[in-house]
Amino acid sequence: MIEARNLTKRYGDKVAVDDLSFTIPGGTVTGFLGPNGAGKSTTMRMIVGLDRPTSGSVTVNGRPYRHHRAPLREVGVLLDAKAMHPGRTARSHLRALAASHRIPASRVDEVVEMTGLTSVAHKRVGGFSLGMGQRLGIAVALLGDPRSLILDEPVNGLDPEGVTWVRTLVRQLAAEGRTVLISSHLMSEMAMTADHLLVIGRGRILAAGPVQDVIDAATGAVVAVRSPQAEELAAHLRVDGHSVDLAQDTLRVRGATTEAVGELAARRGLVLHELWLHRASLEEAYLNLTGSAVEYRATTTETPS
Ligand SMILES: Nc1ncnc2c1ncn2[C@@H]1O[C@H](COP(=O)(O)OP(=O)(O)OP(=O)(O)O)[C@@H](O)[C@H]1O
Repeated sequence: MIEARNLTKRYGDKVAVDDLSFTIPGGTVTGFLGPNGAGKSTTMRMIVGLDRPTSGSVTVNGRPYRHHRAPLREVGVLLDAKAMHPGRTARSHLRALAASHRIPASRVDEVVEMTGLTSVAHKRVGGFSLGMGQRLGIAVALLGDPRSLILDEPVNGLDPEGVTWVRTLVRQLAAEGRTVLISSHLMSEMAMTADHLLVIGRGRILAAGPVQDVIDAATGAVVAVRSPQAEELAAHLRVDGHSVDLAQDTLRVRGATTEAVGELAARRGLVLHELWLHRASLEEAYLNLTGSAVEYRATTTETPS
């Protein structure tokens, strides 16, 4: 379990992380989302003691990271997959780390196999592709067989097979009762991987909770109806106080249930061809949540003709 209480980090005038309080429970994959510069990496760095909070605190399995006797066994971290000695081979990098943490060499072979690096383990890290580097970073995170894992954009640079592999791996680690905090900008992937979400913007929490709850709260339920009498149905729904958008024969009704819309149509003798609850995607919910918290936004310039 990871617990933050009023966690704050300032760099000069810049408040990178602003009074965050959250609990990341064991046995779940928690997706950590937010626009560029929102404070995700800074939060992760504070969790593992690489940055000191300006105020507030964060604990892993009940203690600050630096108070753990064998931190690698408590928390596995992937923060910057490039931060490795380029002249070393993957295996020697892992062996050196294992030796300095009294982890048996047999564990190196296990994580090499788990991460699909067997055929390149004897190669120099400097020649690794982005994807291989990510796999090695994940191997490092798994080395101590830790109870918690913190993975900053682990699928960055991975091919589709690699992305699926990370998803399966983190789901399995959570099923074993471990705590997994994982950041990504790939919303569709996060929707498939995470149980819970923690969404931040400008260092503050924008939403937290089970994935579907976060989506529903950010977008509101929308009932969609297709009817040859769409205009008439829209008029009745509006009289009942619903907000309705009409496009051709399809209505989108906010804040209603499928039952209420179907029953109203039946009372008025209106024909329905389709009636369904439209569930927004995580991407839609994310854009709604973070719309005003985006720090770095591109301005589209017109191409001169
Ligand atoms: N060492 C530092 N010195 C000064 N400012 C910093 C430092 N590290 C981070 N920041 C600032 O703190 C804010 C949060 O940065 P952080 O890297 O935590 O965001 P992030 O959510 O991880 O972004 P991204 O999605 O781009 O990785 C940014 O505005 C960043 O410029």
